[in-house]
Amino acid sequence: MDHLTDGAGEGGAGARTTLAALLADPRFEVAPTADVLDLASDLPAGATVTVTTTPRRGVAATVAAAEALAARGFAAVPHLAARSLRDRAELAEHLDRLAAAGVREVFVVGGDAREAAGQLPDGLALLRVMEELGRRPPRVGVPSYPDGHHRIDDDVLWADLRVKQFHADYTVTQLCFDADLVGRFAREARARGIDLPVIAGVPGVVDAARLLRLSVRIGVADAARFARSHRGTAGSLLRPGRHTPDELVAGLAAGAAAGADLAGLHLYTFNQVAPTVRWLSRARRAAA
Ligand SMILES: NC(=O)C1=CN([C@@H]2O[C@H](COP(=O)(O)OP(=O)(O)OC[C@H]3O[C@@H](n4cnc5c(N)ncnc54)[C@H](O)[C@@H]3O)[C@@H](O)[C@H]2O)C=CC1
Ligand SMILES: Nc1nc(=O)c2c([nH]1)NC[C@@H]1CN(c3ccc(C(=O)N[C@@H](CCC(=O)O)C(=O)O)cc3)CN21
Repeated sequence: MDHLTDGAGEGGAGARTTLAALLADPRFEVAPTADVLDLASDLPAGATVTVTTTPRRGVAATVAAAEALAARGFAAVPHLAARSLRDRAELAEHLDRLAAAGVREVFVVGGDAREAAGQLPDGLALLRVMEELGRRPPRVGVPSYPDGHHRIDDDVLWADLRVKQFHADYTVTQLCFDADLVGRFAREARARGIDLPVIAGVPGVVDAARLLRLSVRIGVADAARFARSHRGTAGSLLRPGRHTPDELVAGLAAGAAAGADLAGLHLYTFNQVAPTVRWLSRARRAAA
């Protein structure tokens, strides 16, 4: 599913068709905590499950979790963080283990480590080395930033994505609470000659206090505060209780029906898997 809008006209009916398509087969992101297999038992059989890398746990924990998820029949997608890897040999080892486990896709990020641990300074370096090693998995994703990045200039982000597109198969947008920004990003990517399918990254059903705390950690706190102050786009965000992505996803569907080229949905579950899966079932019924 590369284009959700095929056959969907503009306006309400198109947005509805697109909403159903968006909700049809989302990816689920989890962190590689000790209970990750228990959490995954709430996911649909065979779902695509992406596994984050944190500087604290390192890439090995992510690879081990991906192996275990693949053994349970999930389409596991480990995040490989360039700055958390020591050298090419360590990368080769991880890629061999993943291939042996039947993992066919990875998501390549620079990583949140302030300094590179070794020879790989950023995502592009990792992409190139995977190819030089002859160990590129069949499918590779990279992140992108509709709301900008708190430490990286927009010009650098766009220039990088332009080059990365020749090494990647799709991009997932960073956590962003404004559907219009995501739609605008998809249009601007096309205008800049970037043809990668754009998968919209949205938060799952997450306790609001937890969502704010994690937004601070990953550098999107300003966006989270902005969302709170603007009812309409993501008005439920950070009010006491739970954030649900209904408004955000409806906004994305409307944008896609009006021409923004979105290829699917990536749910940042922050390990709140069960409530996110329950929300998805409910949202699908409402959109059918
Ligand atoms: N969007 C997402 O889903 C995810 C994003 N991230 C984080 O987003 C950040 C960027 O990752 P990628 O997009 O893979 O970028 P990247 O590592 O490929 O870097 C993109 C460009 O920005 C430069 N750069 C990187 N960090 C910088 C810094 N602190 N200051 C100035 N320039 C810098 C790089 O040299 C490169 O030219 C990282 O912190 C990464 O961990 C991590 C996981 C998931
Ligand atoms: N800069 C950046 N780094 C990331 O790692 C990242 C992004 N952006 N954007 C989107 C997602 C969100 N990410 C996250 C962040 C935290 C948890 C999380 O659940 N953290 C747990 C602890 C996990 C652990 O113990 O390893 C927590 O309670 O903080 C999950 C995914 C990963 N991704």
